[in-house]
Amino acid sequence: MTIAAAAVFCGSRLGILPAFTEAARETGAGLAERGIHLVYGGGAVGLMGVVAEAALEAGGSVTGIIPEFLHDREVMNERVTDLVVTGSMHERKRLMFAQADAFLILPGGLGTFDELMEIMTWRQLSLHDKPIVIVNVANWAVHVIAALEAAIEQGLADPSARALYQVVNDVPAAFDALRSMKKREEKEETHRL
Ligand SMILES: Nc1ncnc2c1ncn2[C@@H]1O[C@H](COP(=O)(O)O)[C@@H](O)[C@H]1O
Repeated sequence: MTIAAAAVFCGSRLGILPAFTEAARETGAGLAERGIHLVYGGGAVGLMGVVAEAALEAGGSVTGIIPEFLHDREVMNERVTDLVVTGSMHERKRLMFAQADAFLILPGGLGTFDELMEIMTWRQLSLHDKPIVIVNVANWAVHVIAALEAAIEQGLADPSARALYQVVNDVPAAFDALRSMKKREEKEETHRL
């Protein structure tokens, strides 16, 4: 599978650690350098704004998808290559999903948790097979991952749920993960032929 576009889910705040902002910047620039189109939530605030600005500064292309009602709250980013204004959160999520070949999850709050959970449950239901990579910068995601492990240990989720996502510690490892997934799939494809 060629990863032509990646969706980045991350916070509408910067959070307290400079490492979060640095990871957002590295992600935006890294996508642009690899010729991967960025799909994101369309705001100019928080880590989401940092990812988009870094991608644009590095010469990348960016689609921002934002519901009309968040125009002021998340400061609709008019600088992106394509700005799509939706009527609802659900429409935003559906379009972000449709336009992305992979998902990178950076530090974020409730909105980011929601996006991560939904994209994982869609994969669990075999609605897609797109890579989901949690970038666990400065261990921001340990409690989310622990919650998933607890559900498995309590028999409330199948152990196969562990294969729905991959956890890496930094942005370069996230790009390596995407590259190795692509290589693995190409190998499997060759074996099938
Ligand atoms: N319920 C939600 N579904 C999808 N996206 C949401 C939801 N609530 C908020 N969001 C968006 O997620 C990003 C990041 O939010 P954080 O809470 O800062 O992680 C933001 O664009 C929200 O609009």
